[in-house]
Amino acid sequence: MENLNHKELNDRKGNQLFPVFFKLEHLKVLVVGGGFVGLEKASAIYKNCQSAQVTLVAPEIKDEIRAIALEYPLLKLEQRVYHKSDLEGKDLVIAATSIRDLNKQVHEDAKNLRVLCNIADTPDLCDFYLSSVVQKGDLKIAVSTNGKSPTFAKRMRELLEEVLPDSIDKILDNLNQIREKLRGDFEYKVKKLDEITSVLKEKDKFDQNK
Ligand SMILES: C[C@@]1(CC(=O)O)c2cc3[nH]c(cc4nc(cc5[nH]c(cc(n2)[C@H]1CCC(=O)O)[C@@](C)(CC(=O)O)[C@@H]5CCC(=O)O)C(CC(=O)O)=C4CCC(=O)O)c(CCC(=O)O)c3CC(=O)O
Ligand SMILES: NC(=O)C1=CN([C@@H]2O[C@H](COP(=O)(O)OP(=O)(O)OC[C@H]3O[C@@H](n4cnc5c(N)ncnc54)[C@H](O)[C@@H]3O)[C@@H](O)[C@H]2O)C=CC1
Repeated sequence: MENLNHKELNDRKGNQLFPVFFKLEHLKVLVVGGGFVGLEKASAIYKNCQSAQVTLVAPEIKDEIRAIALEYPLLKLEQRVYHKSDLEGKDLVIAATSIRDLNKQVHEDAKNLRVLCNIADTPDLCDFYLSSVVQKGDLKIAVSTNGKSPTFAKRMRELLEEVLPDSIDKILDNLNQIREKLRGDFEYKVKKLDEITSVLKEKDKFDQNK
């Protein structure tokens, strides 16, 4: 099989990203860079998971990042330059410095140690992208544009946040209770839950407030 890069793959086969939801409390994350983008990524992490274990390394660290670390002590700040040993024992790394060659170096070090990496200024070097996250109670929807337009992802998040009713979380609670109580084999449970939720196919009835 030919070794295609991500762009060639997308051009030939369409969007090839595989979405997953990480449990960051199980993983160790390194962020390199403490400027605007370091702040954006650290905020995104702590908005989603307050027990994420993150080390952020940078000679200059924005005050807003220090404020997050005060609120979430699992965010460890190291005010100094990056060294490849920072990657030891890490599962994920986000390189968000303003120095392209340094970000590239982080990518190379991460590949050697098999740490999954996000290189903020170079989509081609990313093993994963961050997404725009829509949240309504326990419902989480991650939006990506395949790197084409992060601004579109942000607008889509805002739109979905507005149109999805808050009552969705109640629906999830009710379905969870039913799911816990259902007795029978897997096939029976799938059939029952498909029946109960078939109303969700009619989008007008979706909003209980209507
Ligand atoms: C590939 C990716 C890699 C990654 O970072 O994971 C990436 C890459 C780049 N972003 C750039 C720019 C901007 N990024 C944002 C915002 C967000 N960027 C996010 C994700 C991603 N950005 C991944 C793809 C996601 C997808 O598939 O759609 C979001 C969704 C999630 C998050 O960061 O937490 C978050 C919105 C969160 C929200 O509000 O919901 C804004 C808008 C703003 O800040 O208001 C701008 C300026 C306007 C613009 O360019 O659109 C640049 C150029 C830098 C330069 O020009 O120097 C690159 C590099 C390049 O493209 O070469
Ligand atoms: N993926 C995304 O969502 C976006 C990516 N970008 C890209 O991200 C990059 C960073 O942008 P900003 O955060 O605005 O820059 P910035 O100038 O605000 O911050 C740069 C940070 O890198 C740190 N740094 C410098 N040398 C370092 C070293 N040796 N070790 C560790 N840290 C070091 C600095 O101390 C500072 O904290 C830019 O190259 C830009 O192209 C920009 C916008 C969005």
